[in-house]
Amino acid sequence: MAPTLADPFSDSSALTDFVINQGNGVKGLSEMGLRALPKRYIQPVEERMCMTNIIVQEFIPIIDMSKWEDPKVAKSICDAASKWGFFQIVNHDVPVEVLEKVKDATYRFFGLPAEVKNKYSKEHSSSNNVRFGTSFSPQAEKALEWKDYLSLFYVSEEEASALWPSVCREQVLDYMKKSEVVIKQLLQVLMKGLHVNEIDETKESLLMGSMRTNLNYYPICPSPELTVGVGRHSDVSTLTILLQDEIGGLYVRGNQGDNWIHVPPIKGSLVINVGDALQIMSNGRYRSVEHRVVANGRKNRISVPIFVNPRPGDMIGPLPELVASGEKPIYKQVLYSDYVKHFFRKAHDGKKTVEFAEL
Ligand SMILES: COc1cc(/C=C/C(=O)SCCNC(=O)CCNC(=O)[C@H](O)C(C)(C)COP(=O)(O)OP(=O)(O)OC[C@H]2O[C@@H](n3cnc4c(N)ncnc43)[C@H](O)[C@@H]2OP(=O)(O)O)ccc1O
Ligand SMILES: O=C(O)CCC(=O)C(=O)O
Ligand SMILES: [Fe+2]
Repeated sequence: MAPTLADPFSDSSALTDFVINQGNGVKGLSEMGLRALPKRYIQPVEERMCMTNIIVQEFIPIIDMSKWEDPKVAKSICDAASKWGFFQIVNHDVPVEVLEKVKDATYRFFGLPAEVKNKYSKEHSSSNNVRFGTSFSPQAEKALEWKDYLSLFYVSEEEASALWPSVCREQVLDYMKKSEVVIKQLLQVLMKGLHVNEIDETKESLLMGSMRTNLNYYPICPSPELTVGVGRHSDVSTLTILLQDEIGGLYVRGNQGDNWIHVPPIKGSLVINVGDALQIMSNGRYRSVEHRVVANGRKNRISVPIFVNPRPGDMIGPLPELVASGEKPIYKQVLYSDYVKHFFRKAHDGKKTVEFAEL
């Protein structure tokens, strides 16, 4: 039963029980119509978004993928990956219907009763590859984040058929499959920019051997200015392909100081960002850049990132082609699953994860 509205979560264990153990998530809190934000979601002042740090006149690049092989387009992709770590693509090969269907599927999953979603929680899921959760790493976080998610690690169609929730399975699989073409185009261009001209099977597996899709749900928040949707972090992927809805709220760190740039929603576009694995493999030429999501007081928001990764058992480090050309490596070789575990076992902490691989 939901706690009463009088002072519902004066006791933090009641909050943990309702949000985490019973699987109500922050969606459940939001739908109770709370007037005040529970204390555990109040972020320290330095982690809240300050409007004066937003640069309104700057934008991350928008790249037309219809001529992706044109040297000028290829250069703009490599430049964006080096300078901003983020860009948006338009006129790519992922059909807009596929994107619309995966957004509908996201709403369908989060619309399920808490007890159904909770079957996929860390405690109840029959596999580590399917996980429904809230915030980022609640055991490690002093202040929680205002977001629920479903995380789906792809192993095979058979496993997805057996384990993924039926309300979103087909749509997520289709989104992943249709995105592969654009992922390969981007990786081909980015490797060429490093003078790595051939992507053989081993290299392809190292760059994109595993994929994880998250469905993110950010419900309406009673005091959005006191909390965050997602705190400052860089992704641990090679590349992330992010579908966002029309609400907005994703900010990327600008090139100077404590400045943040909004990523405006563009219908049919996909946001692309470099993850830590590519920063490490490119020996720092391409940059994984900090980003964060604000909470919203008026509208629910969803996003659907595909994290394109090495395989858990791969060793990652600066690519041999770069080292052979005389470049001094700035990162060591690390086991990718060790890197990812290091990321998941702490709260979001900006760009600190990458220190794990520094020489
Ligand atoms: C959730 O909010 C997020 C997420 C993100 C994500 C950004 C990314 O870039 S995700 C891409 C990560 N790469 C991969 O998943 C590919 C490689 N995969 C692996 O190496 C492994 O599958 C593994 C992720 C390391 C899990 O391996 P396993 O052997 O099952 O290890 P465990 O011991 O079970 O887990 C280790 C540790 O991580 C926590 N965890 C595992 N999966 C998830 C998940 N999907 N979401 C959140 N946390 C996860 C798990 O609880 C363990 O922690 P303990 O404290 O319990 O030990 C960006 C921003 C966000 O806000
Ligand atoms: O929701 C978004 O726009 C971004 C989410 C994000 O950064 C992530 O899931 O890693
Ligand atoms: Fe992210």
